Amino acid sequence: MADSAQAQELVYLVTGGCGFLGEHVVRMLLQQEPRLRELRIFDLHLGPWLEELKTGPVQVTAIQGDVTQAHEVAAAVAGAHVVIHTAGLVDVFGRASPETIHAVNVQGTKNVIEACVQTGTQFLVYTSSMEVVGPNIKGHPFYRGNEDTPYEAAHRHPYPRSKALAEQLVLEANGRKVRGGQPLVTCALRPTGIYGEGHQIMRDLYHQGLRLGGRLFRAIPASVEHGRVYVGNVAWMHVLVARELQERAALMGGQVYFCYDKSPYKSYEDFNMEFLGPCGLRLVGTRPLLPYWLLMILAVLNALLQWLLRPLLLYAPLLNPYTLAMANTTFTVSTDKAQRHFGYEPLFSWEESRTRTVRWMQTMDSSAQ
Ligand SMILES: NC(=O)C1=CN([C@@H]2O[C@H](COP(=O)(O)OP(=O)(O)OC[C@H]3O[C@@H](n4cnc5c(N)ncnc54)[C@H](O)[C@@H]3O)[C@@H](O)[C@H]2O)C=CC1
Ligand SMILES: C[C@H](CCCC(C)(C)O)[C@H]1CC[C@H]2[C@@H]3[C@H](O)CC4=CC(=O)CC[C@]4(C)[C@H]3CC[C@]12C
Repeated sequence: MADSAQAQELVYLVTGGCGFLGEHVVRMLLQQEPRLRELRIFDLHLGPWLEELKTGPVQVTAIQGDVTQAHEVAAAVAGAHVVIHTAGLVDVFGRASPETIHAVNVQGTKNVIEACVQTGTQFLVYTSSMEVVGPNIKGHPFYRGNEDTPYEAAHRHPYPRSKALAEQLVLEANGRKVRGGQPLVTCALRPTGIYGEGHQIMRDLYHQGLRLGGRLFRAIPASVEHGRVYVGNVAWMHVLVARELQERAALMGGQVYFCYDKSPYKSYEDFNMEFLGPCGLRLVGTRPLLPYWLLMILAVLNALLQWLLRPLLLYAPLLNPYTLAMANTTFTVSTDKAQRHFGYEPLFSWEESRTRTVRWMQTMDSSAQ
């Protein structure tokens, strides 16, 4: 909890503070930001766990609201020193319409920027995504790339398109004068695929494995590498950026940083097995059981079924042409930009990140029985 020796003067707002990443950011701020006076948590859906935070030394204010509603955002932002904007619609499965994804991710971000300008909030940290860069649907590998690596980013899918547009808005807003005359200082963080306690896809894969008799079947070649990042380290980087942005505005303002740590590069499926394995699941096959062309046909069939069934029900399986292309394309990041600019080092080692994630999965396992 906050160190009472330092003056508690700052007001932070975390949008999407009840999501997978948002909850970790909120808890990390309470542990690592001794200057916090008030922490505002803004989300469409507030979690019951917020109640336990309200008894600590920092004032925790839960605000149920919608980022697409400019007046709700402005009311939440007014008086905040720093905004960490993690709220977003993460959907690569066709659950939401492209219009809704755009409204939440792009218009929502516009509303956050305008609220900062109108109310005089000077520091804005935006949770972007690696998807702003790639993988692209042509399957070009991004191998150990950094923030300056050239890559053909062609966004056809609504989610990466919306994240790219929103990131651009945030970066362009750097330097705008906010109420009172100070310049707005903005920065965007691009996590790769996040894992850790609360990860919904990991939960779904675990249940899928249980239904299949403790097995999952390899679909993607083990040679296709993904860089993943532990949620605690992503949260830590947000907290550090928010703090250092206030000290190093000239260097960090308008910059993007990949969110990285020392998690090993592995295929999507092999990486997941680091957690699913200790929970008793097995990945069958050293090579994909089905050829890629057959998987693509199944993915296209899923997309067709989704479209046909839409008037009746929501059919949104993990496999569709876009997720198959993602899973089947190497995307690994290797950079030290955050280390150079603001001294970032992962707070959790790979071993600790794995242990924490496995422990969370095992708790879920015993509570399901
Ligand atoms: N999960 C991942 O692997 C990655 C996520 N990201 C980004 O990180 C951010 C957080 O993602 P997750 O925690 O994974 O997603 P999540 O879905 O768990 O959290 C998003 C939160 O935003 C809230 N939200 C959604 N629409 C809203 C609205 N209209 N108004 C207010 N709140 C709203 C949701 O209720 C939820 O609590 C997103 O911006 C996402 O694009 C970036 C890279 C990887
Ligand atoms: C669900 C995909 C794996 C499907 C395996 C298959 C085809 C055998 O069924 C996931 C593969 C890659 C994931 C994405 C990636 O980690 C990057 C992301 C960044 C974000 O900003 C949001 C999440 C995601 C799009 C992530 C989503 C799941 C995958 C597509």
